[in-house]
Amino acid sequence: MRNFTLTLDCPERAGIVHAVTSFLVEHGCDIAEHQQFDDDARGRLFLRTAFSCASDDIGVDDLVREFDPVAREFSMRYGLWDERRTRILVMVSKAGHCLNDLLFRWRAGSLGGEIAAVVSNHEDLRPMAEAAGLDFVHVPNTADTKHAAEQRLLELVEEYQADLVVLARYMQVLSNDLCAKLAGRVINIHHSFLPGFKGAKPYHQAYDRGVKYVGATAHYVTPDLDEGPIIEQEVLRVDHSFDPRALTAVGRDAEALALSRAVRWHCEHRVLLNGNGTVVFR
Ligand SMILES: Nc1nc2c(c(=O)[nH]1)N[C@@H](CN(C=O)c1ccc(C(=O)N[C@@H](CCC(=O)O)C(=O)O)cc1)CN2
Repeated sequence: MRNFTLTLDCPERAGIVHAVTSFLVEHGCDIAEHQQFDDDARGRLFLRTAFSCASDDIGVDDLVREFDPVAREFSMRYGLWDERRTRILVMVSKAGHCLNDLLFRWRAGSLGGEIAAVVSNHEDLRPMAEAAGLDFVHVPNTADTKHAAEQRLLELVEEYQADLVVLARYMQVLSNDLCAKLAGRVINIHHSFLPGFKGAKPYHQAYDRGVKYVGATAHYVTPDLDEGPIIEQEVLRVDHSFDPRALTAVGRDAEALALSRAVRWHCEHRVLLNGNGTVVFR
């Protein structure tokens, strides 16, 4: 028996779910989990189905070949995955709290994917990565070396066969070209509750504004800084007694939680793009 996941979105019309479930029955498959969302405002249906096939001989390529005619008939965008776990390249700078949380969940088997290596523009987090038995690759990234650094990153994505790049407080802005080459495959944790307080120092902005909650936002990376489709957000209560240092300390918890959830949901194929937003079948 093999396990697969199908996600799709298409223009709303009658017969979509019937077509999908009939296809699965005809191929000896059994549905384990099914979720769908009708976005009436945009006239699109979003669907995720996890299913098993009794036969070990059926693979993703076979299912794609067989499902393509159905997808064309309904103008579907779809994805099909087998049990192979998503391979992750984690990028960091100096702050280690998000990496630490990802490493713990990976070792505990609750991250939903495999961390393949850690890449950084600083040496600070090499001990944490190597203590977890992972390769640590130092790629300096300054204004003069940005292009070379990004070329090296693309090589590392190939070298480690990474499906996903996670910016776990990686403090360099990715170029438009790199964002295009890795579109939909880069998740960033922004250390504020977007759309508030963009940029590199949101906690000082939060302090100056006198907020009562601080938060974090995990989103797909696009060329527009901090504007990508949001996957998950977390907020925590604060008050007037929290200075920027204290706000930063509380924020670390929100960042680690929001990022780890977003990474797990992406790895479990629970996140579908919907315009500049997402549908998340948690
Ligand atoms: N194309 C994108 N790249 C990145 C994004 C993004 O949304 N789109 N998010 C950032 C992370 N980030 C906020 O979440 C962020 C990181 C860095 C900066 C910034 O201004 N960096 C300065 C250098 C700062 C330093 O060296 O410490 C810069 O790049 O000139 C703003 C926001 C990750 N990349």
